[in-house]
Amino acid sequence: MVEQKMPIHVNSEIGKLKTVLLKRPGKEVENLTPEIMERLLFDDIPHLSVIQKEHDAFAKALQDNGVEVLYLEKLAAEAIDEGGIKEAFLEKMLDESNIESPSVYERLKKYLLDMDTQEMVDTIMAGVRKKDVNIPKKHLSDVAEDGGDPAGEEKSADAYFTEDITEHLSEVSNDDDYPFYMDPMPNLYFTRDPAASLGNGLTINHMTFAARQRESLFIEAIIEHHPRFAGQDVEVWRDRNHTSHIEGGDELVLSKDVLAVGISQRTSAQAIEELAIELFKREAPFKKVLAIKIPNVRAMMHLDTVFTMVDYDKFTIHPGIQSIGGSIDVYILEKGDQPDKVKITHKTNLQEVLKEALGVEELTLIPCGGGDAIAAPREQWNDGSNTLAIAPGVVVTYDRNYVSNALLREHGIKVIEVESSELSRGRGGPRCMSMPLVREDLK
Ligand SMILES: NC(=O)NCCC[C@H](N)C(=O)O
Repeated sequence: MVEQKMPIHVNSEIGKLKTVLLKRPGKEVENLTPEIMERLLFDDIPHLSVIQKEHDAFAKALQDNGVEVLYLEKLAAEAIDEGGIKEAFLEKMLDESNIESPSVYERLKKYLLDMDTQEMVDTIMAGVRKKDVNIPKKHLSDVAEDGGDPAGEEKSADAYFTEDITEHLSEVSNDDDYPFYMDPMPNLYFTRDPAASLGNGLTINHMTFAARQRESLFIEAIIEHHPRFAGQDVEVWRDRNHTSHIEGGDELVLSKDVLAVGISQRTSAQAIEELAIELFKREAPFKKVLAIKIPNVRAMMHLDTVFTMVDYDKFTIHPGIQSIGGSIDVYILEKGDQPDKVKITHKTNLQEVLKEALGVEELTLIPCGGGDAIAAPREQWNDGSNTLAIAPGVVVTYDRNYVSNALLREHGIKVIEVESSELSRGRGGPRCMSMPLVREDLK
């Protein structure tokens, strides 16, 4: 088989993993408070030094198995420097950071531009605290963005444009004011979601919640400006300038011909149809897209939280996605007879659809937590179904999901466990924490 030189080359979920993109959790996961963590899609606040230790061990487990590990934060800074786009990138980031006041915008821009590029990237990721930037109050929106008039007295707009306004605010300011000009991005270590490698290209995703939408700006900059990717014929199948939502946790490359995409809390049926039309129109190698409908709930936000491929003919599955009779709605999308149309076939037997799509006689669905009434939902909550295959029949999983891990081993899968006390608090597992860039083709 000819060795692939493409910077992105992913024709399966299980081919030997050669290169992967990670993000080491940084200050952003500590910039969470109980008030904001739910909006920022966390269920608890990780202990920074421990989550970093766990993440480093995850990276090492991959390296020990021959995987080249790249870091998003490093590639982003390199891309910004190589492309000479520091100011343009920052403006895009600020434009999407919900900053209403022109003076806050300008001061933030100066504050961040004065940093060297890596520090700027790390600071944007971590979030910018109001206390770290000195911004004189000139506009009504400056006042409003600092929490309005905390004294609660009604004043005309003119009253704010006085010279002693800063002094007045500092007199009445209190610790309840919203602490950030730019929100932290604690979900960045889930590199799987803002983009997804499909074949020799990728989708750069418009994500569902505001908490994550800026994340794909980093990957966009990398693809456009990092010498490893720019000018290397990387296909952008879908960019981030769409209104419909799609996230990488829903995008699975079952084979060089077949994709599976979850219709989920994060990925809409419309986005999947748009992607399928684009792939077929551009003669991408994929012939079929299986749209698999999963429940619209937080615990199962993406298809890969309930369903991952572990071998040629084996998948993990969370029994909670099947109806009582075991059925699941699957829609098979194929090229239609007009360029803007797809042919859609509805099926309900996932196992049969997968057998046909993969051309295998037998197919095993390994239930998370063994399907037990307690172990299954508990281990699914901590990503027991979210395995990262690094070769056919070899997966990385969280150590805490011992019931699922034992069952995988019983099915002949080699399981490499990583510690997960803090990593799991963000509600994602090894697949969520990794964006494969290159996998060997399957024989
Ligand atoms: N593919 C995945 O399931 N990623 C996990 C994302 C967890 C993150 N806290 C989120 O809610 O988006």
